[in-house]
Amino acid sequence: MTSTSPIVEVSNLRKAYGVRTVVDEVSFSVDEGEIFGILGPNGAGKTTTVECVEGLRVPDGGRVRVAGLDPVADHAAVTQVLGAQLQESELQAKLTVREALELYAALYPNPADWRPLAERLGLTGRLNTRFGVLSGGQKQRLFIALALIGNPRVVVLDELTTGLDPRARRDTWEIVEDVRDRGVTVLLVTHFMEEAQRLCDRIALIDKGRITALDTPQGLISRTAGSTIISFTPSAPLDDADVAALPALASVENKDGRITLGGSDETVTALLSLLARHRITAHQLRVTDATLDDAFLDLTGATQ
Ligand SMILES: Nc1ncnc2c1ncn2[C@@H]1O[C@H](COP(=O)(O)OP(=O)(O)OP(=O)(O)O)[C@@H](O)[C@H]1O
Repeated sequence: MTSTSPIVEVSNLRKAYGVRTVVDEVSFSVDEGEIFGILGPNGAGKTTTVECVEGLRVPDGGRVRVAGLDPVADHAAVTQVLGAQLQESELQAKLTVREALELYAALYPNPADWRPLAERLGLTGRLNTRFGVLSGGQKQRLFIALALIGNPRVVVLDELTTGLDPRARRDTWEIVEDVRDRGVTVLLVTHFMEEAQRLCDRIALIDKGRITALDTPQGLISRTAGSTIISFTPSAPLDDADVAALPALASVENKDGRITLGGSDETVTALLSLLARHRITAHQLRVTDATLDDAFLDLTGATQ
């Protein structure tokens, strides 16, 4: 994060399709320079929310501001400060990478020079390649380039890495971090926990149109009961009552003699002394932090 002034402000946003409210009193603000994640299960209202921020949908209630501008009333001005990732269907298969970059640069009064942008995104060797034959990862790089070509202060990336292989996904993450390091604020819609945990400074968890939690990834994880996971195979059976009495214990699982406990640092310390007292060795002892995945399931009760 490079500063703390909000560049995107959403308060009590409401949007319905027909009689169905799909975004319900959503409020959050995004500081300039941060990567802000919107995370939630399918159909939670993530895309609708960011489309209201982009001015592509008219809210039924509430207030949205981007750099102080109303995305609907001041739409032309908002497009100068906000860059949005295109959907695949919006580019013609026959267009080359160079043509797409030139075409989109022509839409802005002060576009970025597309050549260094293409270089940074690893597209220089693909300038004469037609969009239709680019790989998924190359397409995503082009979409990021097109979203950045107007020199925006905020960029909205919606499910950027869906369909990419793990290598291409990681490359894309590095590009997003590079974009942020250059001072561009990123609003990232995703349902990949690992992506949100790695990239986002803060995350709004949306479920059924409502924000259920808003915190840093670590903050969300530490709200989870059992934010420390301890697993081990004891050299001799442990007394169930001794295990149940461990402090801050949130869960116990015994699978074929391998025990997994959800707890806290306190649980680990108490377990180690319990084992020492009974001269039991913990084979293959692993202590790990819970992941955002665990927090997500705990905080939304969602099934992915
Ligand atoms: N144009 C529309 N008309 C009617 N219903 C819509 C429209 N667009 C979205 N919806 C519905 O609104 C709800 C929220 O959709 P939205 O695309 O915002 O969710 P999402 O969280 O982005 O989901 P996903 O992760 O599946 O992309 C869904 O139930 C969806 O079917």
